[in-house]
Amino acid sequence: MSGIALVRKPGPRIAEGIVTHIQREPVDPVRAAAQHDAYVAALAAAGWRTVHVPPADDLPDAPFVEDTLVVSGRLAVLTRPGAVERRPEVDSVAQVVRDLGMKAVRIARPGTLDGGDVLQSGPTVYVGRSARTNAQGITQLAALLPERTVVPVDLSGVLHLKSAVTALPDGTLIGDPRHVDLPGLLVPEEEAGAHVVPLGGDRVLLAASAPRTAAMLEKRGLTVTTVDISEYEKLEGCVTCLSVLVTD
Ligand SMILES: CN(C)C(=N)NCCC[C@H](N)C(=O)O
Repeated sequence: MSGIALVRKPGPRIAEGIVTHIQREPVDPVRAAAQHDAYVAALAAAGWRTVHVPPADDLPDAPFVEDTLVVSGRLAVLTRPGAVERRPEVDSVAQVVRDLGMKAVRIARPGTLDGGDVLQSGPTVYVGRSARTNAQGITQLAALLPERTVVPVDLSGVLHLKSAVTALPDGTLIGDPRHVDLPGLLVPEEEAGAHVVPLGGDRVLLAASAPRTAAMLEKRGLTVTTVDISEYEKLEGCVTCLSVLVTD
C-alpha cells in the first residue's frame, strides 16, 4: 500500500483550536510546525507522496485535515464539519482532490460529518454518532458508498470515533472500551495507543505518547514509527487527524 498523503501545515493561530473534552493548555505554534514537519517526513519515509493543501492561516484547526475528507477508492466525500467554524476548511481541500482527478461529492445540509468519525476497515465503514456527526450525515455517507457496509457507532466522552478506536493492518480494532462499545477490541496500553495510522504492509504510525502500546504492537509483529505530536494532542488531535491517505 502506498499513494498520496494529504496534509496541511499549521498556521500561527493553531493555539486557538477547539478544545471540548480536555483542559485547554498553551500550544506552541513553532513547536507545532516542527512536529508537523516531522510527521510529514515520517509519511514520506514510508513511501507516501505528500501533497500539501494550501495553508489556511485564519482557521486554527485546519491542520486536522482528516475531518474535511473521506476517501473511498477514487471517490472524495467532502464533509460538512459539525463545528461551524471548521466548515470554511473544506473548499481548499475540494480544489486539491479535484486537481488529483478524484470524483468529489459533498455532504449536504442538514447533514454533518467529520472525517474523524469515519473508520474504514476492509468492507466496513464505522461511523461515530458524535456531537460533530449527525444521523443525516451518516445516511448521506451510506448512500454515497453503496458497496460498503456502514455501521453507526455510539460514543461517549470523546470527540470523534477515531479518538477512541482505529484499525490495525490485519483489521483488528484497537481502542478504549470506556468510550466505544465494539466487539473484540484490542485494548491499548495508553489512551493515545488507540490511534494508529496504517502506513502499508505491517507498518504503522503511532504517537510518541504511547510507548508501551508501541512495544505491544512490535510484539505482534508490526513495525512501529512514532512521532511526537504533543501540540496537537493539546487540541484533542491524534496521529490520524493530520493526514488523509489516498491509496493508488
Ligand atoms: C480523530 N480526531 C480526533 C480528529 N480527526 N480530529 C481532531 C480535531 C481537533 C480539533 N481541535 C477539533 O476540535 O475539531
